Amino acid sequence: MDGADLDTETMLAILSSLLHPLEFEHTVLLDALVKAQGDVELAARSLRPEPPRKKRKVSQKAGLQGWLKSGDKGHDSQDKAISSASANPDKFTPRRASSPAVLGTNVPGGSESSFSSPRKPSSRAKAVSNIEFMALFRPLNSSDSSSKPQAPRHPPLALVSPDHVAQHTPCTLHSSILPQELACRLFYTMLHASRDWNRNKWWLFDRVVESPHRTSFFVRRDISQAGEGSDLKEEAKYWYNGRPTDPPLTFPSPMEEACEIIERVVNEEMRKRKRYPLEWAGYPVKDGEEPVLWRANVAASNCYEGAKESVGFHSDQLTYLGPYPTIASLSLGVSRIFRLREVIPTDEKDQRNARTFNVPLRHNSLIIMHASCQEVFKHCIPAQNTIDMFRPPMPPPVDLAEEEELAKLSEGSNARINITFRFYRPDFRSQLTPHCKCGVPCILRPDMKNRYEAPPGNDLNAKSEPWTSTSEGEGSGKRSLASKYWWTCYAGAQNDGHGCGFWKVMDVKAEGRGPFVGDMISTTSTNK
Ligand SMILES: O=C(O)CCC(=O)C(=O)O
Ligand SMILES: [Fe+2]
Repeated sequence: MDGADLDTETMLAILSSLLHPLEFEHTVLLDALVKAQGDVELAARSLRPEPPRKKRKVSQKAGLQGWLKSGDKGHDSQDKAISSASANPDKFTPRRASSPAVLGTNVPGGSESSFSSPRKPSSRAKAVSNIEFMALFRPLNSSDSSSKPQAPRHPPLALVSPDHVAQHTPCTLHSSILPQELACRLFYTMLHASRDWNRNKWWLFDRVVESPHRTSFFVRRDISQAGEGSDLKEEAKYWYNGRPTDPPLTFPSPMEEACEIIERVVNEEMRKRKRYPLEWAGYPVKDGEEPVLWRANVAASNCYEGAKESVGFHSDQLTYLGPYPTIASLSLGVSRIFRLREVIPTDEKDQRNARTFNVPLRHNSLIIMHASCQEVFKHCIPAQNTIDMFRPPMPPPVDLAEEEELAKLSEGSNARINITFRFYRPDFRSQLTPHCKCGVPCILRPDMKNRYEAPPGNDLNAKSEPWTSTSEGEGSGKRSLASKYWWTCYAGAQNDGHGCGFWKVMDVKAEGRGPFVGDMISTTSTNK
């Protein structure tokens, strides 16, 4: 679900605060957000002028000619006027610019006139050091050696094998998860059903925007273990994008078959991993039984038709999943790129940059987003220029054999079906969600920009996960991982973009939630 992208109020507030003290027109902020596909940080970067460069002995901007003239008095003022070498006409000019001149724009306090004022060419020859000479050939916006060291940047990395995925991300990739026949039957079933799925719509500032893919939501029929005997479908009034959803559909039978297989794999993987204190502690088990750590009781499904359908960078809303959820994501049909990128905490930004990871998700692959993925990473399915058509290796099942549009798929399909199996926690069911002043249930979000030291003795963090200890600059390194979460108003998504701005920090004890893995700390911390 692209929940984290949808909260206009929060995005606007975060973007403005990232840009402080610069101020921008509303429409400028909106355009930047849209261009950045809802990635607030990227939007902020696109709006922020380049930092001012230190004055150099040799003015690069003036180039060779300027250097030849540099014996002139008054050269200093010219340097000032062109101190930012980052001429970028695409950048927006802030209304109150406390900062850097951008070449070619009228900068308050800048001296464009002194820049453009004619100078008498100097004919004097001048001795120049090697350093000065080389500086003339540096790219215009490269930093000089005396400026603050920049955190290294990393080019995007394609992760094609399960080992690589596990090494760099809190995910595991399972390349061929279902029997071929079942994968194919499920693809046909879902593609057929997807004709009735909808594009999500929500308010982004003053516009209604529509998700660039179709989506649907399902509840599992046999959920007796998931809600103390309650009927999740009857009981749950789910809210999405600030409005109640249609009554959810139940899993079609091939989805149920797939879910049983996927559940086993997810539980096996979870048993191998470190657990976080705020993860759900599971249902009680009898002696000798394997604990069931995760039960898929709902599924959200997406259909992307063609290379251009996509979902923007987001982390999934935690409203019903609770903290540190595990989400199992099945891909059927056309292979698409799944992109992951860590959100670097504000206080680490000077030391390291995030890396973008591209994971091709082929037909019948499962990627499990393990605990901490939603707290630490954002993910997306980017639009692509090209895709390879998918030819189902089998004909449609008998119950769909008459469907002409499915029969035609033997020539190739451009569609990808994604099913994310999720566990809606009983202690986060919708009746327990705090409401904002608009009377609408809040959504739950992690504070991705800050990570806190885990309390002593409660340190069941992911230090030993392989992805946290990879090379410098990737993963969150040696830091303890603990997140804070807040409940926020989400009514704005359906109310002309206007919510009440309500937010409060989640307090699991006061809210009576649990049981949590952390409650069992005394018994589990011994197997660290
Ligand atoms: O299509 C995918 O693989 C990702 C979908 C997704 O991120 C979501 O539904 O939240
Ligand atoms: Fe997602």
